[in-house]
Amino acid sequence: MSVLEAKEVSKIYCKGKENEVTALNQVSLAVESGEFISIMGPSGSGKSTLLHVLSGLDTISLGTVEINDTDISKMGEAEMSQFRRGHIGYVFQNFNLIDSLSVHDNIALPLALQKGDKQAIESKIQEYLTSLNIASVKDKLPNDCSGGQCQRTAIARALVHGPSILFADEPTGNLDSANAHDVLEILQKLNSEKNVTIMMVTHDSMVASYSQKVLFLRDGVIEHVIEKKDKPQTKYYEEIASFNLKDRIHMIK
Ligand SMILES: Nc1ncnc2c1ncn2[C@@H]1O[C@H](COP(=O)(O)OP(=O)(O)OP(=O)(O)O)[C@@H](O)[C@H]1O
Repeated sequence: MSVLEAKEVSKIYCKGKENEVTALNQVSLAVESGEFISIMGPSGSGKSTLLHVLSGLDTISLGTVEINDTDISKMGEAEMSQFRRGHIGYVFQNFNLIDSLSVHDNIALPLALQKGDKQAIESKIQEYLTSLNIASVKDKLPNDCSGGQCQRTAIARALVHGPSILFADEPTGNLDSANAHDVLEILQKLNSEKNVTIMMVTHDSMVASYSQKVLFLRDGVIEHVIEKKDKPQTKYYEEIASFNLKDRIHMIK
């Protein structure tokens, strides 16, 4: 079952002006439930733009984007924010936590508007504090936590309301390698054990090797796809890194 379906999506910035840029050029893709997909490509290839338009953070110029069979491309701002609150989780490179709120209260934020049983809400928060291994820092402020703990808090906050898909824009970009590894293992576990559907932007082949499929963008077009299938992660990593390298060398010529 497709969670997301994009058909011939184009994004043109500054249309009609002399600085007009076609950031996405008729991109079509489908994301099935339970997939973990990475988006790679050179700087300016359209990775962030793709994540922004698929998640409804930005509008598209042409085409359609459907999430759970709902066309989000024609939605107005208010309808879109409501839809995003129910269906979409988003993790940013710089965590975007609220500094004055504890880890617990940051995770509780998306549930603040939900009516429902207080105890059920609290047990949902506890479930994420435990599964993302941040129960011991639940009362701490983000500034008193490590980068890895902050990103795990951001992931918990993005998932606690049960979205259909999690978007992650360079989620390990601000982390050292130990914390990055930790966060990637958590994303992999959420995907394999809880069937969380993930779409992640990265420029790092090692990071991409934690996903099941890599889409390579160039000049706003998907130019290549590599799938993990049953390859060992090291072999998959070599394949991603080697394509990435060839792609960069091609740019020098
Ligand atoms: N708000 C904007 N206004 C005008 N042009 C933009 C805007 N955002 C992005 N662009 C342009 O669209 C193209 C794609 O940008 P985008 O940021 O999506 O690429 P990217 O692959 O994420 O790059 P990077 O790896 O450097 O973050 C680039 O040419 C960029 O300059």
